[in-house]
Amino acid sequence: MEWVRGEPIGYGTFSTVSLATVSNTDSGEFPPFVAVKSADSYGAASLANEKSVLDKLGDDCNEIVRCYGADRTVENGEEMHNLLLEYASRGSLANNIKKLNGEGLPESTVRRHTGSVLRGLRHIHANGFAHCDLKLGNILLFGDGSVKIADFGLAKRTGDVTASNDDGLQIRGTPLYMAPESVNDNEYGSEADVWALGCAVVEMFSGKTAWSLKEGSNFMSLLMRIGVGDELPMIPEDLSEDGRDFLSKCFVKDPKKRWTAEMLLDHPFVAVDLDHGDLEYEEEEFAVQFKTEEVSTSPRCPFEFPDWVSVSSGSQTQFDSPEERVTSLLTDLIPEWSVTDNWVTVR
Ligand SMILES: Nc1ncnc2c1ncn2[C@@H]1O[C@H](COP(=O)(O)OP(=O)(O)OP(=O)(O)O)[C@@H](O)[C@H]1O
Repeated sequence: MEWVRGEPIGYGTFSTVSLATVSNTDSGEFPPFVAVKSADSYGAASLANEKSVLDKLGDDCNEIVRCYGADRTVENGEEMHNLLLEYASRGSLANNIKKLNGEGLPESTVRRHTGSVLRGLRHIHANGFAHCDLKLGNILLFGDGSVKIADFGLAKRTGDVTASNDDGLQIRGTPLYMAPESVNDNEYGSEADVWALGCAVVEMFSGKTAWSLKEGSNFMSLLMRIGVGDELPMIPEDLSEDGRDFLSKCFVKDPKKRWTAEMLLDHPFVAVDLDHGDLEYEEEEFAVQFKTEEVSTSPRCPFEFPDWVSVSSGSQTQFDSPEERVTSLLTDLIPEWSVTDNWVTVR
């Protein structure tokens, strides 16, 4: 594909995403615009993983963003690795919800988006992968109001072990969306994606994160709440009974008892046929046109908790309980937020 880079439209941990125009569209194989996700050598592995997973998932699921290929360019003397992706003209759901100033989306829109994400997840899981970073920033909104799952940089084969429990806490993705088994046992399987979907549904509907962050709370206290005890993420009271029941199936602490994406697709919250007239009305209400000059950035404030690819404490200690394990991570030392060979964090 021949393409020309245009304006940046988003920034991630390792990459910049730009709008690009495609010059060879005559064959009809490529659309006139694509999103080009670019990284230097530091982010190349994440891009390569994303391409490999997207290639294996194929093009036959409408709820997963399409990949048109990859290439390399030299820009300002630096080699850039590029991934050519289907362009979502209305950006991520995170950007769109932010513009609603603390309000959420109408429930019927949330139901429709949830059904789409579930179909995407079913396809990912049926092909033996877990996304591992599902969040509103990675659900993209298209001009026709449809949504697709994007950002497979952290996706992995479900059987693959990411780290043993003895390796300390490993964080993939966003702590606010982390499942209890990921906090307690470093488990990142398809079940963890379903937990994250529940967090995304709460945020779509309420405009607020599923875990309320109390004053003075910090990253470790959030992990304690997720991993230890019976507390669950917030289930909005003004959500319908079907919606609350749906969330109660996502927020099951034991991953073996949590519903799968396949099971959730039959839940009345998403299985009902929505009245098309209502949808058109809501789409008009919610037509926040994506503007390329409004470049999205990943969160930088501590309470928005940036994404980590992997944080390993390096501890070899065995713990008897999750509580003991998470408590052991508390420290008075000031962390050195720098990048070394083994630590890949920080924005
Ligand atoms: N295909 C696309 N079409 C339109 N906008 C996109 C597309 N892909 C990404 N973006 C925008 O760029 C942002 C960053 O992209 P993405 O999340 O894929 O990068 P990343 O480096 O993997 O980020 P993260 O820090 O979330 O891991 C997204 O939140 C979104 O706003």
